Amino acid sequence: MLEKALASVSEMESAYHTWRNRPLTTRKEVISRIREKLLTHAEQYARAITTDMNKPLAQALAEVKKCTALCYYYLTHIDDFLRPQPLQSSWTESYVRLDPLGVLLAVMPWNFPFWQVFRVAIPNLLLGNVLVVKHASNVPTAAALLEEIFLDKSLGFPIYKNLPLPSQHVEAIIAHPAIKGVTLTGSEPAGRSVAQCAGKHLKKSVLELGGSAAFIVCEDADLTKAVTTAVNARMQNAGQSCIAGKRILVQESIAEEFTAAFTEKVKALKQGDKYDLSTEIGAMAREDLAIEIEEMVKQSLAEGATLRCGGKRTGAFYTPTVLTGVTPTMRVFREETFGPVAVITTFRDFEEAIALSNQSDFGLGVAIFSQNVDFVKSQAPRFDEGAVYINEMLISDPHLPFGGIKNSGYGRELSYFGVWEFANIKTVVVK
Ligand SMILES: O=CCCCC(=O)O
Repeated sequence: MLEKALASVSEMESAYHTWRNRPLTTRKEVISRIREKLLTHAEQYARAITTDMNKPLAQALAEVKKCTALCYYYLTHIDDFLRPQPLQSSWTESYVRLDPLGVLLAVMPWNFPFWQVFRVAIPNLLLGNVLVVKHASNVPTAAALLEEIFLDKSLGFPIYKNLPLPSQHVEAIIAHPAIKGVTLTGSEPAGRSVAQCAGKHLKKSVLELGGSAAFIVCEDADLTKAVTTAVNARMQNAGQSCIAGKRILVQESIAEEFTAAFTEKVKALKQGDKYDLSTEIGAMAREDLAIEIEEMVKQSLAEGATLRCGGKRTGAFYTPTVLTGVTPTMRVFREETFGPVAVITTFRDFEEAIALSNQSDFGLGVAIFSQNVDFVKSQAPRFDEGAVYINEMLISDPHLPFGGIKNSGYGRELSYFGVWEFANIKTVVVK
């Protein structure tokens, strides 16, 4: 299995030398055809996601649609992003151009099996890099389909290879001389191991790891909007998202009103058949993940939290849960709750909200609801995060850089940053 994967990497090295020399117009045509496939076969691809990891079909369709939007974004911006940038210097002429690096390894997660791959693949393919992908083992159908989608018969060579490998072989792939960079979206331990290995072999790395984003609701917030958005921020994808609003911080004066309205909405979420388009929350991706969440909740209840709703598991289904009275010492506050569990903590004033928000080993982003936008903007530098969203939940958008600090990783995806991370930023000087 490993030998075959290493041979694929070598094959991709020769593909790279051809691909990088194709004009940008050709690379754009290929990406346009990939986008067309997404549009034509959206239902088939969404069903594969749903089958593999239990995401309700409506949300899987939205995921595929978001990939088409990403393709469109890069197709319309790549000429600008790759245009050489003149820089002032003492020489006759000097500029910076972006060239590709080579074959990249992408280690991808199961929670957004298409979206995570597309946001790495599209900017890098347009730049001229090619990819080998080690996808999560619980999304094999999606992983195989992705390879098919990226195979453009008119090229006569692949630009994307799926490597169905166990994690222990990742180091051998990183060590292959053709691999010039590695990107991982996944857990903190997986990130540490890949970063260590990439460092040992002097390969550039980008890491998108966990998050425990605060969702702050100030007493002057539009409460209806804050409640509706908080439900979505916490329960999307059955809570299995790095950017989910995992710690809801509510100002004391409105805490009961917020909690009552929030709990009502959480209880009303329709959980059930993943193929039913009206299902709002599905089972978790695997039963062991639901068991882990169940344990975290039990422990936090023993530590003094109060259960407002949910807290029941049947197989991989975990009922949407709300916990109040959560304090920073409790497990559900300290660790990433990767499941449909909302934890509510109160704060007295904005100073305390900042302190609580920053009291996390993660730093992916924070969402803050308040009508005093100027004040919140003035406080943005004080949040130790990769993103501050005001009156909106954390959401990835092709136009904007995405990534974290602290144990949430390093590097950025999307926007023009997604093109720069694995580019050879080449200085050209003429005298
Ligand atoms: O676990 C991280 C998922 C990011 C999801 C998104 O980009 O919306």
